Amino acid sequence: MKNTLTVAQVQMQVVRNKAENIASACRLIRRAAAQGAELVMLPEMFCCPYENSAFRPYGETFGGPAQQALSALAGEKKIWIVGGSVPELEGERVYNTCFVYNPGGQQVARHRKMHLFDIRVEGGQSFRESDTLSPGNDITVFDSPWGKLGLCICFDLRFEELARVMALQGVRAIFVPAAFNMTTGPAHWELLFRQRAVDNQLFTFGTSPARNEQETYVAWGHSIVCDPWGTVLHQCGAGEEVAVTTVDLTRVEAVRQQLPILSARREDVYFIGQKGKKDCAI
Ligand SMILES: NC(=O)CC(=O)C(=O)O
Repeated sequence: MKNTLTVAQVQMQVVRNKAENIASACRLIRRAAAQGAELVMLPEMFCCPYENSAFRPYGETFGGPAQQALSALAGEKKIWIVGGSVPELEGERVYNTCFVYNPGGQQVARHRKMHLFDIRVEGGQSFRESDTLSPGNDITVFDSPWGKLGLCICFDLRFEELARVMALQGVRAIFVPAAFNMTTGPAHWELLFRQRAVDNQLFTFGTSPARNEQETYVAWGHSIVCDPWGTVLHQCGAGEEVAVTTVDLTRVEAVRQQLPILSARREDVYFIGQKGKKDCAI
């Protein structure tokens, strides 16, 4: 198993033209590959404005143009691509979906956002993904030369159970294409990436679109990498950037050994209901 991983996070500017977004993503992925990235990661909704009215018209069925472009580029550059997310059309439904490609250009994972982003913060951000999107129902963990890796999308990161299940399945890093906003970004973005990293003693990678003040939904930016100790190894600003970070994955096993919280959990007492009569495991 490989222990050193160089990741490039493409914090790209998303515009209103889908083909232009795909072209920008490909240009920036090429730049990342030239800088030595072994795995390149795109943001949530990298080829579509983050807007309910846009999800269906910008959507694509399985094997659509955004997916074809990423698969071809992964094969050409012999890199892994965590393809941000696209609106995926299936029948009447639209999903917020991340596809992962290996250096052979094969799709090796697909995560459909499980927790839809429905919030209404007084004096701040409101959004209702459930007006147009359907939730996925699967936890996504995939094999790689660096061991098992986990995948979730933006709002999914707020659900600690999901990250914990992935950690218990053996993942060493969780990749999160995301687009926090000007209300929740300053309050929770760094906190959540550090928190999930510390709780589960693994690496977290969050990749956002660049901020565009002209859009209806303004992304926070600040793409981030945290290590299993909760240290922020890199955090971008708000503008367009390709951030390349090399991580030592043996930190996962080292931190778990030195501060053994995962193995010290008391599963015998963590449940709701009467002792000895489990109604609901947590
Ligand atoms: N956009 C999201 O899915 C989540 C988000 O912005 C937040 O949790 O805050």
